[in-house]
Amino acid sequence: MRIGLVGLGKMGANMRTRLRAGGIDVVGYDRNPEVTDVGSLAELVDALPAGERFVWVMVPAGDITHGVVSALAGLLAPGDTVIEGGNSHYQDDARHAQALAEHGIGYLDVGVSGGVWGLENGYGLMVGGDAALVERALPVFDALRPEGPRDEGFVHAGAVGAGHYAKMVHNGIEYGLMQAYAEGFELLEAKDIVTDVPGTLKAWSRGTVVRSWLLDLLVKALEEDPSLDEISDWVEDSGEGRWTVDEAIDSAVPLPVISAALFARFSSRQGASPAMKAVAALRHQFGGHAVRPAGQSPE
Ligand SMILES: O=C(O)[C@H](O)[C@@H](O)[C@H](O)[C@H](O)COP(=O)(O)O
Repeated sequence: MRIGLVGLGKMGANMRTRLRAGGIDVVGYDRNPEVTDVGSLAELVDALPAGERFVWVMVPAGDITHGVVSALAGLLAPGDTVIEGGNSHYQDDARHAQALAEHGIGYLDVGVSGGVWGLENGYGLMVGGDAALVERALPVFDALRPEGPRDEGFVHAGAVGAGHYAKMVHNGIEYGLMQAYAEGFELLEAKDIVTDVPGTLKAWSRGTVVRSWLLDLLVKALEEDPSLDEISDWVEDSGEGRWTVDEAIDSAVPLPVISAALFARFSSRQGASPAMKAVAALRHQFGGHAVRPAGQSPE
C-alpha cells in the first residue's frame, strides 16, 4: 500500500520511518527541502493512485492544518481520503469532513499518542470516521500502532471527531497524572527523611500501584538531572488541557484534578502572582498582617 504523508517534523518524520518499516510505501512532503520526498503537495498527490489515495496530514493544529486540508480538497479526487493526525480540536473535524465531502473525498480524524517514543514503541491511535474507510486504512494503522492485540493500541472511537475528542480527554488525563507525580516528587524532596528521592521513585516503577510509563520517564529525567537543576519550572501547554476543561464546563462534568493541573502550568509562568500579592495586601488591610517587600525571598 502506498500513502502520502504531509508534515515531516518531529512526529511525521518518525511516522514515515515506522510506516516504511511496517511495509507501507510512503511519499512524504514537507516545506523543508532536507526531509521532503517531493517538491510540492501536487507532486505528492500525483505520486499516488487517483481515487484510492490516502493522504495523512501531520502538521501543527489550527491554521496550518486548515490550509493543508483545503489545499488537498482542491488536489484530490473523489474516492480519495484525508487522514488528519495532528492534535486538532475535535470541532475542526466536522468542518474538514464537510469541505472534503463536497469533492467526494473521505475524511478520518486520528488522535496519535506516543511522542518521540512512538517510532520505537508504536503509536496509540484513536480514530473517528466512517467504518468502511477505517477498514480500508487498517494496514496503515496496523503499521503505526504498537505490536500486540489491535484493541490495545487502536480504537475506532466513533464518527468524525471522535478520534480527536478521545485524544483531548487522553491529554487531560496526561496533565493530571504528570501533576500528581510532580507533586509527590516535591513532597519527597521537602523533608530530609527520604534521603534517596530518585531511588524511591525508581523503586515504585515495579510492583506498586502507581507504576506507569510516565513514572518511568520521571525516573529517567531524574537519572539525567537528579534535582532537576538544569531546567526551569516554566511549563507550556498546547491547548488540549484547555479544551478538556472547556468541554467539562460545557457538559457540567467536574474535573478538579485536570483543571488544577492546567492552572498549575499557568502559575509556572508567573514570576510573581498578582493574585497572591492581592491576598497579601488584603491580609495587611484587614488584620495589619506583615507583608514582604517585593523581591524579598523567604529565609
Ligand atoms: O500523547 C502524546 O503523545 C502527547 O499527549 C502529545 O500529543 C502532547 O500533545 C504534547 O506532547 C504535549 O502537549 P501539551 O503541550 O499540551 O502538554
